[in-house]
Amino acid sequence: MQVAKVVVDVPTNQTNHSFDYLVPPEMVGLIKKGMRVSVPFGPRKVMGFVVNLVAESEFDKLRKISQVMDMTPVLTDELLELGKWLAEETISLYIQAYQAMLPQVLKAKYKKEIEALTFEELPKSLQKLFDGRTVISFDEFLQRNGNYRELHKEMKNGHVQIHYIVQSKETIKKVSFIEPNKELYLIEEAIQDLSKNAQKQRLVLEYFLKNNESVEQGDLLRACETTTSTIQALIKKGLLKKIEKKVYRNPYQNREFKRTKPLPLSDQQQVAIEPIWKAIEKEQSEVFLLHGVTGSGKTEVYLQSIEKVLQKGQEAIVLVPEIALTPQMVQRFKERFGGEVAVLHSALSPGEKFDEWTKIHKREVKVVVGARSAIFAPFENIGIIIIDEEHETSYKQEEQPRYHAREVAKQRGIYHQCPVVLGSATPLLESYARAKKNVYHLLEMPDRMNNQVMPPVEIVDMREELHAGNRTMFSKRLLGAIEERLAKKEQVVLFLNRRGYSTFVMCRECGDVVKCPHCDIALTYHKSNHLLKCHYCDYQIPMMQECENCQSDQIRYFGTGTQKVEEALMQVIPDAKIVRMDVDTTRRKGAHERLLQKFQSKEANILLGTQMIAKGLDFENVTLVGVLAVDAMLNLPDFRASEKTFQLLTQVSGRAGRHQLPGEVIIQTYSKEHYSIELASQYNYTQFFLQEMNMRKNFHYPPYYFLTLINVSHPNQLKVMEVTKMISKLLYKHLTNDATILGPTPSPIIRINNRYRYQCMIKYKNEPMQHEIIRKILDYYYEDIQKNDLTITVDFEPYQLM
Ligand SMILES: Nc1ncnc2c1ncn2[C@@H]1O[C@H](COP(=O)(O)OP(=O)(O)OP(=O)(O)O)[C@@H](O)[C@H]1O
Ligand SMILES: [Zn+2]
Ligand SMILES: [Zn+2]
Repeated sequence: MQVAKVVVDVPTNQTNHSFDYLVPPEMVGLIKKGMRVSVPFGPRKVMGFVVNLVAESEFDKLRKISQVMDMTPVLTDELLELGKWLAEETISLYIQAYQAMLPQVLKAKYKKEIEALTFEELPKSLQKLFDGRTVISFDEFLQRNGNYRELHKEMKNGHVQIHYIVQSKETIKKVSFIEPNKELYLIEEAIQDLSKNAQKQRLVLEYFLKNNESVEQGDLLRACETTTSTIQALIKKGLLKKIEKKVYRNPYQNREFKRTKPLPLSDQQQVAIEPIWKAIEKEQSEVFLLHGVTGSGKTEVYLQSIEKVLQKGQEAIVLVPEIALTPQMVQRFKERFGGEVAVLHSALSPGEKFDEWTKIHKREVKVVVGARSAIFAPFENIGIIIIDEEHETSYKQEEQPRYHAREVAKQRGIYHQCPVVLGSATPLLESYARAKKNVYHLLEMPDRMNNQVMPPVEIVDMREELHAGNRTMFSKRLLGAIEERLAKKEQVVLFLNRRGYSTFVMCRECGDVVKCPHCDIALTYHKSNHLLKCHYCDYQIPMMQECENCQSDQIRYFGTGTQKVEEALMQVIPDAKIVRMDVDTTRRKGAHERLLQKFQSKEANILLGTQMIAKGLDFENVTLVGVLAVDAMLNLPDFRASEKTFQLLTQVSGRAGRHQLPGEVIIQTYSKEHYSIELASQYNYTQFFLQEMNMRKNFHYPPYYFLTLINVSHPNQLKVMEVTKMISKLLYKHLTNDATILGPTPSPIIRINNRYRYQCMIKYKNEPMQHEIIRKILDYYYEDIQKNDLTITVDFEPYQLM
């Protein structure tokens, strides 16, 4: 007897364990651990993952596996274990963890079909629906307004049967190829025999005399300038044949990649890469933090580390933030490693993603470059994992399972005994602190390539502009600088921060922002009751009429969109040829690449955009970078606001003067004195680190303390408040005295989609029982969650505090 332990696609707490199924004799040997199967579950059929195969079961009446859905396992033994770990760490369901590791198309699609077991005895209306067929889909039954009661009755009578079918959504792309069906001399003879009018047929046959191999039908039609009917005629005569071939969708087709060779490393690159090479050779699981300023040549260090790994016959995973996964970035990897590279990012269609994943699964590639989920690439012999821009928050998944790719990378690094390299010009404070404590191996690259200087940064005080009577969003200094560059036929990058919400209130006269005295977080303005609230603790005060600092009445919200900036810019600079990049202009497929191309080819002279343009771009002709409104980010209700501002300013500034032409950066702000702006303008990460660490220590934030954020939402506000209060109480009672529980407090965005949102936050140093306590709390609310539309989300080490 063979028994399969199966985790089923029924995402509930009660089903969050494996179920035993009998492997029918004909499937023994075919079914392997890590494959998807279809199994009966109650009256239905569902998809499931085989997580183990054993010889017997403690249950006696086992149901049989209905179908095998894969030819080879989609999850390796390592990934099965990893999924288990992932689910437990993030308090998610096993099925959620496994599905998060696979491309979307491998999720099951469920179909219901109705089979008629008799015709004669069916009522007329059903007969009409079946219309002579024995099987129709349930969808069709619904669409054509079938009578449900009648169907039910016939089911009971045993006249019809319902089938549940589990399908994969995967699709294989097929393309028609044409090739000769006869020896070439016979084709030659056939040409002689063709009638005079059959010019096109002659052309096609002659094509095969010249190129005796199969050719894609489309290409053939183009080459011979003919239509399918010509080919059909030749196929009919038995001269040609058509075959269907499975092909990969290629999102990068029609692009030739010139191969590049490794560059001779600079001294600082050499020093940085040696320890990584050593860890690769010795197969050591070690975490490196590569701290290198923008333009220091981190990417070349990645490339040459990967090369070492490939020489050993091993594989490499490279994570790049979604936003930086630009054609430019992909190109650098494809140029170096050619066909060995698969690319995984969200702009690909589900089919394209599946094809890229298949190349990895079949070991047709050795390097994957991708966004967060590429960390689960099903390689079995990983030699290095690289996370570029490791401080980026997009590495954290913001839905279940709420994992951080860095933690998954470390886990896989231990399994494969290979180095993990975290790279950044502005490492996350937590990472740098770990490196300082020798938990990570710190590698520093403080200089730009070829000793180019960092572009000088000038800070423009927008309060002074206001005093001087300039009420527009462009300072005189910035406007003058733009005009100057355009006159010299150079290019400008303008950055507008839009990630902020316009919920903080600032005095335009003196730049003062009201903060919570307990949390050092900007207070959030609540329009409905004119209150300013702290969303970490419970502090609140009424909205003031005038600035407490300078008594001015110029106190207002903050926030402008890119489109408004574009319009304003066109008015003041008629010469401007602007490329605007934001979520609106890049939604369409390929838009991203097209817009950048327009800027690259100098068809446009100003690139205006949001976060999207802050990373990874490398344009020779850009000599000026302008930052329009940095304050929105600085005043987010987030304890990382200063850090994020520092990171962003450093990244944006890094876009200027990367090549021959010297660059310059202008930052407009109302908070000139803020340390993160001042230190970013001096490129002083070390000082920023020290100062920010001090703040974190005083206010009990990471890396001195860990955070857990619990979010509750429900359509009824009273209900949300009551539940959140109860959760806080339970936490207070069961956690140690060293833990602090903040809240309950309304979330910064208190209502989304007619659901009220409240939260509480745990600050702690060491709470070994935390997971278990929270699990119990979730169990306690299980009924409410299942039946009463209550949602409770738990986020360990949260990055999104909205
Ligand atoms: N060893 C080298 N010899 C010559 N040129 C190099 C070398 N290493 C890197 N470069 C070039 O220097 C420039 C900056 O390098 P790269 O883009 O790798 O820096 P980076 O640290 O990744 O920058 P960022 O963090 O801004 O993305 C690139 O144009 C790159 O081709
Ligand atoms: Zn003021
Ligand atoms: Zn507070």
